[in-house]
Amino acid sequence: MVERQGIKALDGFTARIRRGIGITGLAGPSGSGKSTLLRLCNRMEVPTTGRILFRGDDIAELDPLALRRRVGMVFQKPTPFPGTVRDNLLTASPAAGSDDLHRALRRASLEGDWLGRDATALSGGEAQRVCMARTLVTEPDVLLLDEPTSALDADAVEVFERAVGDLVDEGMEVIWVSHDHAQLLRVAAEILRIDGGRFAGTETGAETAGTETAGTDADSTTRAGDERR
Ligand SMILES: Nc1ncnc2c1ncn2[C@@H]1O[C@H](COP(=O)(O)OP(=O)(O)OP(=O)(O)O)[C@@H](O)[C@H]1O
Repeated sequence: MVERQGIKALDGFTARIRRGIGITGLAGPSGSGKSTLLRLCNRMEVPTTGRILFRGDDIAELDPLALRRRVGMVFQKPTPFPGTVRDNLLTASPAAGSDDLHRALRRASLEGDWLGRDATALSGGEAQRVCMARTLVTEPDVLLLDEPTSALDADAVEVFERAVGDLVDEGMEVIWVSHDHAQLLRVAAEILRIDGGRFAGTETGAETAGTETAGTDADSTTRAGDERR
């Protein structure tokens, strides 16, 4: 459970994010707790009661900074830091070498010559991919996407979805919050629904997503549990 100022944002929510299926969508009405759930997954927020398990470990016992390198997040509003794209990536991973920087850019569908660009003078779609590269440079195993394309035009959405699809092909696990149900049906192998802070069911998403590895649900990637004493 997550309770803020007496209001329960999540209550009695238990769900398993299946490992190996690629993209798990998270859907629900505004205020239902989707962002709260994502923030719990990389310990930007801690549950009032209950536990989040990441590959069997209670994340409350993991070092938050180390966890956030393994579980990266991209937000709705891209927030590049002042400076160049290189500066942005090095802020996330100061020890990154040239190969690491270029790999992060490539995985975010950006060219290597972007490193010298002013990160504050970009279109929304470009800024979002720079933020994605900044997250990817820490080489996370899991990506949390909180409505990353809601402010982008159709072309930029397509580029972003394709980039995430390529990451999934490389083995990335993704939890993707979106208000656009058609998008979730397009990209996600499975969609978890949340309503009023409670788990409200599972829906099958894209038929082709994750078919190679679907069924390996013995591995719980993340479990948002409410274990009241
Ligand atoms: N910082 C905060 N302090 C107090 N209450 C908050 C805070 N952030 C969110 N809430 C409340 O927690 C509940 C869940 O919010 P959350 O942002 O997780 O929902 P959401 O499903 O992501 O909504 P949206 O789709 O509108 O982004 C809501 O009732 C919201 O008003």
